[in-house]
Amino acid sequence: MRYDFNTDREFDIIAIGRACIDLNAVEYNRPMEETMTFTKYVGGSPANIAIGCSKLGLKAGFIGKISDDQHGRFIEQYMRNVGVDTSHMVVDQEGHKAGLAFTEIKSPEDCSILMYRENVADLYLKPSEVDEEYIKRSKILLVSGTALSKSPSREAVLKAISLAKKHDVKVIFELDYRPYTWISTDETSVYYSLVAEKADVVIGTRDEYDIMEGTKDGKNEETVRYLFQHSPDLIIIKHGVEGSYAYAKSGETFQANAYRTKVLKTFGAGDAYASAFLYALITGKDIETALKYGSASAAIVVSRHSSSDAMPKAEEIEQLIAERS
Ligand SMILES: Nc1ncnc2c1ncn2[C@@H]1O[C@H](COP(=O)(O)OP(=O)(O)O)[C@@H](O)[C@H]1O
Ligand SMILES: O=C(O)C[C@@H](O)[C@H](O)C(=O)COP(=O)(O)O
Repeated sequence: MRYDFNTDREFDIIAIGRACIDLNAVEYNRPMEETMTFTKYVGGSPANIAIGCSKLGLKAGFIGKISDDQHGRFIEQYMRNVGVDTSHMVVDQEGHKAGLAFTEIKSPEDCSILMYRENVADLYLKPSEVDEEYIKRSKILLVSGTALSKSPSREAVLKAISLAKKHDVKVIFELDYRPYTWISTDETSVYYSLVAEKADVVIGTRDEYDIMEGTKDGKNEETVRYLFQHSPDLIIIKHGVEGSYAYAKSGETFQANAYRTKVLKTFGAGDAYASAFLYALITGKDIETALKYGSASAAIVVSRHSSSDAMPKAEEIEQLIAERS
């Protein structure tokens, strides 16, 4: 089964949300207290997804606010150099800073992220900085859940979603739950439900759907039953190394296993998965194949040091799928 997009659009995907900095431990397999050096990469889930899509050959754009300093300029230049259209990245004029994510790699199974996200520029994106003419040029608007965590970014994203729906741009909602940006899980649940009900495709981990539904140990069947009463017609539920499922409103269900690999760190999997899954859908592959693309891309990225720079080319994904089939 294939998923249809508007074919007459210049952009394949425009992502909205944060573009930040990742500082990944160079000396890994130890606690951060003992880590003295870090490598700088562009980070932030929607930026990673835009970068991943661009490296796969899609035409990607980005809407977001970056700091007016060295970090903001690094982010814009890196994204532009990998082919992402940065013409709608707004430079903050109010002294807000780039978000920083220090990653701790204690072992391949035990990774965590220490985030510095006080007054970060990305959450100050205003509705007036979201351009209708830009959004209507895309097949997809990719929305990151974290961008809903505070005003005015929340309203900017809600405006972008309304514009996307007005112009038949598919809204893909990546739940991207980061607890520290929210006041409470009740607040998250309200905004996640609101946006998931309006989206065309929802992508998240089982745990993230549980936050949305205000439940624990939720069942995929119940999530799907709830969301199919609303706008979504495709729902992706990821279960980490246990693999992932796609549920289509037509009633079909698809499943993919994770690809075993030599894991360096666990983060980056979700963003790699989303970019390759969307790449496959946009290039006309069926949903089952798209799940394999997502899983293969994730396996490649967890074996590498970064989440953005590590995003693979299509040939690398195809080679891994071919080797394992
Ligand atoms: N350790 C791993 N080895 C190989 N693939 C993995 C690993 N962890 C996750 N993946 C792949 O990445 C996908 C997304 O991972 P998941 O952990 O669910 O997302 P997130 O990074 O958003 O929390 C999984 O469905 C799986 O295919
Ligand atoms: O999303 C962030 O702000 C941090 C990311 O850049 C970081 O690399 C990461 O956590 C990605 O992990 P994922 O959500 O598992 O793909």
